[in-house]
Amino acid sequence: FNQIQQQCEQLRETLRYHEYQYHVLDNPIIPDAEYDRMMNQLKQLEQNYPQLITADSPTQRVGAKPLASFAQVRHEIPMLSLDNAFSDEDFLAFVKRIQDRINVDTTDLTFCCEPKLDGLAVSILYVDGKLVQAATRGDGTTGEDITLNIRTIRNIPLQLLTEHPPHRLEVRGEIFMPHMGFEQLNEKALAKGEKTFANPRNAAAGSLRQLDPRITRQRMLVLNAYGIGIVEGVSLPDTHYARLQWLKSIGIPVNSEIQLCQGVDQVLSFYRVIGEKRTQLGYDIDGTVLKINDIALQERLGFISKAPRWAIAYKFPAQEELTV
Ligand SMILES: NC(=O)n1nc(-c2ccco2)nc1N
Repeated sequence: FNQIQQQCEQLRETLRYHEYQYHVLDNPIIPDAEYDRMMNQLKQLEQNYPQLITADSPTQRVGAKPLASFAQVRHEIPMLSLDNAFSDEDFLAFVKRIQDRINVDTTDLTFCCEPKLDGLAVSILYVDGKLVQAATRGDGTTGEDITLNIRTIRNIPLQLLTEHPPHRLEVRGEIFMPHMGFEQLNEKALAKGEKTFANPRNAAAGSLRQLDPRITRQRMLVLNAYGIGIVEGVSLPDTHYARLQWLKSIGIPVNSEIQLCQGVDQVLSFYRVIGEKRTQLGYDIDGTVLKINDIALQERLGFISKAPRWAIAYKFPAQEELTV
């Protein structure tokens, strides 16, 4: 019996490794058929010996039945939205505001420059290396618990790829639907006389707000991480770029277009280059996100609460949107 158990564990390790090579490094080292064969072998063993099934086994991606509704999740660290720039002048004004607060020369400022993915912001919590909860951004303070749907997304690891996982790690990122998945979904919807989605962002949102994970599982969704929220039990690198590389090293997918830029001229050239690449990426972006790379500087600059202190929105409960 424990010989079977060892066989299951061995298969799980191997499958996690190949998922990492394929989804995170974009560098599969075995053919898909070989991966599928091992996955089917593990499914067969777990079917014959259900007591051997573990929650983080690579086979455990699909919830059994639909939820009645989504639970609410309160973000311990608020998920704030970004201020916008619409011209070089706006960006330069942003840099000037930074200079006014901390006297530093613009050529000395290092920015981590990222494509702005046009999907849905999510928060994914790993406890002792295991995926335990995922939530939408919602209003920044409270989101919906979409754990079961997030577990169906193939490039999101159910377990971090490290011997010494942090006690708690909250990964923040964007879930988006590549153009290929969007076209495939709308073709199927048309063929079945169902409603089609206007754009990949709506399709991603609709797919994540599905109460039935079996439907979410059929949608081509991708995570790209762009930050960290809660972190306990590990000391992180002191720059944003190095933190993203660390996330990648433990199995979390990070966008391959992200670059470090030194000074405003390099940042503006990144903005133009990504603008030219935009139609070839295979997924929608609606700009770039330009971040001060040094964490100590980020903390000194802090956040501006965009909400006015003199007004409040008293909202009705969210109405369940039509789910596909
Ligand atoms: N949407 C997107 O691609 N984002 N969003 C952020 C972000 C939002 C708040 C802090 O960082 N970063 C990237 N790349």
